[in-house]
Amino acid sequence: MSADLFARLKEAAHPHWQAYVEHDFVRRLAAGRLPNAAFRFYLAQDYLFLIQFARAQALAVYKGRTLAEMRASKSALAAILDVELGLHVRLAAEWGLTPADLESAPEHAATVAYTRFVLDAGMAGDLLDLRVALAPCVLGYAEIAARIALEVRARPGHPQGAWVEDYAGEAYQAVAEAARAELGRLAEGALSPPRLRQLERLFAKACDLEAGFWQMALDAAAKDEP
Ligand SMILES: Cc1ncc(C[n+]2csc(CCO)c2C)c(N)n1
Repeated sequence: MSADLFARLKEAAHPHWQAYVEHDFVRRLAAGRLPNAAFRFYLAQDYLFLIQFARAQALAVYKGRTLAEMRASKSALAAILDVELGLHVRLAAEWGLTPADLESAPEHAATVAYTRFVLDAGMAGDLLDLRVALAPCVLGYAEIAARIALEVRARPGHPQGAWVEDYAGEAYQAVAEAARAELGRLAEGALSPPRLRQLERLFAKACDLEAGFWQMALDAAAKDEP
């Protein structure tokens, strides 16, 4: 019954999910009309986000009930610390951001709100709570990128083309599929109706905070316009 918890969460939190994955930031990015300043601001905050995401994976290692769960989270932690943060620094450099810029960026309230919400959900709850709080991040980007990839590919030289391809590519789509299956496994036999309601609220809140993250970048760029 809980085999596809993700589908149930999306359905239950439908307006929250839609507001996140079809946010103006995403639409403008897809159309090649995102202001450069908005993407640059996003990249700097996303570097800080990824550091907190690594902490969330470390917490997931601790919250694992089986060695298999602990190992899966350990691999995700290693991937973010050893590979993805480095790729992010390289992408940011292409947008004119130095490692020093990334290190010194003050964490925006929207970044703090989202990342600490996820970490608290995991600390106060179990691995399922943590994975549900992370689902909009891990699965949302896969869905967004797959949806906008065609539009982006139709514009050669699209400014965020490489960024979209990273998430739309086979490798990341497979990671997302595995995360979706893992959600289903964790939920197996664990879903009383009140527990499901609780997870739906958690998921909806994480969607709102993801949408807030996009909005933060649009607002920051609008503020800088002459
Ligand atoms: C605000 C924000 N939300 C989600 C992602 C996407 N993301 C971050 S870590 C990760 C899993 C493995 O890479 C994914 C998909 C992001 N970059 N920034």
